[in-house]
Amino acid sequence: MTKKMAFVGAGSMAESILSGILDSGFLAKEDILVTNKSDFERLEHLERQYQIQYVEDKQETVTDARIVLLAVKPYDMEAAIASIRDYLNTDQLLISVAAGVSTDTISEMLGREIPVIRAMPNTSAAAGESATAVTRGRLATEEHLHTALELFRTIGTATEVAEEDMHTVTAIAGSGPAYVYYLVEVMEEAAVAAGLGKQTAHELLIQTIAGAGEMLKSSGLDPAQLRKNITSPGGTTQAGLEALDEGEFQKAVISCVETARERSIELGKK
Ligand SMILES: NC(=O)C1=CN([C@@H]2O[C@H](COP(=O)(O)OP(=O)(O)OC[C@H]3O[C@@H](n4cnc5c(N)ncnc54)[C@H](O)[C@@H]3O)[C@@H](O)[C@H]2O)C=CC1
Ligand SMILES: O=C(O)[C@@H]1CCC=N1
Repeated sequence: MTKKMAFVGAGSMAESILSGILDSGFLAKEDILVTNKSDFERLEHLERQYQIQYVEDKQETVTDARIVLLAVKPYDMEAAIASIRDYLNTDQLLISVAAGVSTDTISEMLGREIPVIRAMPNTSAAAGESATAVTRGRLATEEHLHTALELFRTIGTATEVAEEDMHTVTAIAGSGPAYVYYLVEVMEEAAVAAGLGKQTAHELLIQTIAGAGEMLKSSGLDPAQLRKNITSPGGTTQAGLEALDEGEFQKAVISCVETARERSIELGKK
């Protein structure tokens, strides 16, 4: 069977996934086709950057693909599906990365018996470091699940979750990198305000985040223990953490996750 993969939607998520897939060698550039609604500059950019093929014609894009990956905004899903529906066949696997939109809704939009997998990657896919969760629609078999896991494992980790958990996954892992970047932005601003050079602050923070991530991955210790190991009684970390508590850090983060989760639910209803 063909190895080809078609991307419908050529925005930042499609680019992160396809650049990760190409870096990993999972697919050759000749096996990747990309299409978009109307922003042909994006397609030209992807062609220049990754030497993949772009095709304006939807039929040509999806007909020969083994996997069709929908990477359009939730509110564009209906139109995007309508534009490819007639050219799909039941041997293909449709993967959606749209936030909020359930596999049942996608199947309804399709109105055809095509297997569907819903996935939630994040933009760290571009660096081969996405944390992706996938869930199966009612027509997707173990083999389809295996294919999706294999695909997303080329761009990081991939785990199966129950569909009802996808909203929470979206809140912590899909959106998650943005919260980490925001933290870095704010810490950098505070360091610069205290007189440290911007570049020095930037480099120290990148390594601090990467190092903390590596410790979470490899030390075998839970985050609370790792935090305690840094916090000398009466020291700087304790003082900093107390200031975070005074600023209701926990409340803000819990509200962040809950609000993002609720938004995912809302996006699925529209
Ligand atoms: N950006 C992120 O970090 C993540 C995004 N997602 C999901 O990925 C999806 C895409 O998000 P982004 O790439 O950030 O958005 P984006 O706005 O960068 O890209 C969406 C692309 O879809 C195209 N498009 C719109 N309607 C279309 C149609 N009818 N047919 C073909 N193409 C069409 C647009 O021209 C655009 O290039 C969203 O559903 C989002 O929920 C999921 C995980 C992470
Ligand atoms: O903000 C969004 O809606 C998308 C889904 C997860 C990350 N970005």
